[in-house]
Amino acid sequence: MTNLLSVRNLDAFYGDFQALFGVDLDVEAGEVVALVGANGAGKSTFLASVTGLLPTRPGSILLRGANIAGEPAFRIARAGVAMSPEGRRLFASLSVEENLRLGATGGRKGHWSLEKVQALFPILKEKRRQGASELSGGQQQAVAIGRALMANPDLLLLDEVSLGLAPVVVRDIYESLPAIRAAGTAVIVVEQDIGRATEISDRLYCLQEGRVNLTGRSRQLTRDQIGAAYFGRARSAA
Ligand SMILES: Nc1ncnc2c1ncn2[C@@H]1O[C@H](COP(=O)(O)OP(=O)(O)OP(=O)(O)O)[C@@H](O)[C@H]1O
Repeated sequence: MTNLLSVRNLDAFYGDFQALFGVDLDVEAGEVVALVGANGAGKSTFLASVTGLLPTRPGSILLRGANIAGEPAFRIARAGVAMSPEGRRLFASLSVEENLRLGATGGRKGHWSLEKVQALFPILKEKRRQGASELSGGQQQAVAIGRALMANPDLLLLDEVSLGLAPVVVRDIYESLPAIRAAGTAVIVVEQDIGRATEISDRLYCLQEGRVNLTGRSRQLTRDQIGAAYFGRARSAA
């Protein structure tokens, strides 16, 4: 079976500086994959490569077997990849509902509609007419995820959902994941919190200085294994 996403031997550069070295990563349809690693390990660079914000070598990123590496970001979005970016990046002067509707401008058909997103995060219906900037951090995060879902992606990328949020709020946000994957949307979650990352994901990849140094089924990896990989004392996983 063809994977939804196959990343093969991905290198990424900022000018002369190489940030990713030969990264291999797979995501199957409906799967939740966690990407962890210390600050500067290359997680955001990986997401920028997949979404087309950073140029990459053709053939290094395949979506349903078709090359998307080197394609412009809007084409990759139309092919079915959407991101909830670090820092949420909402349109502060627009209402919650307007922010959500903007996510649907690519015109992809699928499970997600305004009603379905509001059912997933009921607060977004309650606050639909409020300005996005008036919402709490957790509510803004829900808008950012909802906006990405409105694009009806096959693959949703979540960058640092927990940034600046209380643990209980983060838990509420991640409680949406089973419904998202049940709708057939696969998710890559970039997460600093190792415990949470293993709890919410099927499989996990750890990056260190631009290289994958640990991968495996989340439930089979021990905290020690992940901790060692995270801090650069990698041991091989089963
Ligand atoms: N625009 C840029 N120009 C030059 N170097 C960059 C740029 N963005 C990131 N880097 C470098 O690339 C490497 C990977 O950074 P990246 O932001 O992908 O890491 P990260 O794992 O997402 O870290 P964080 O958790 O801090 O967001 C780092 O060494 C970083 O300094």
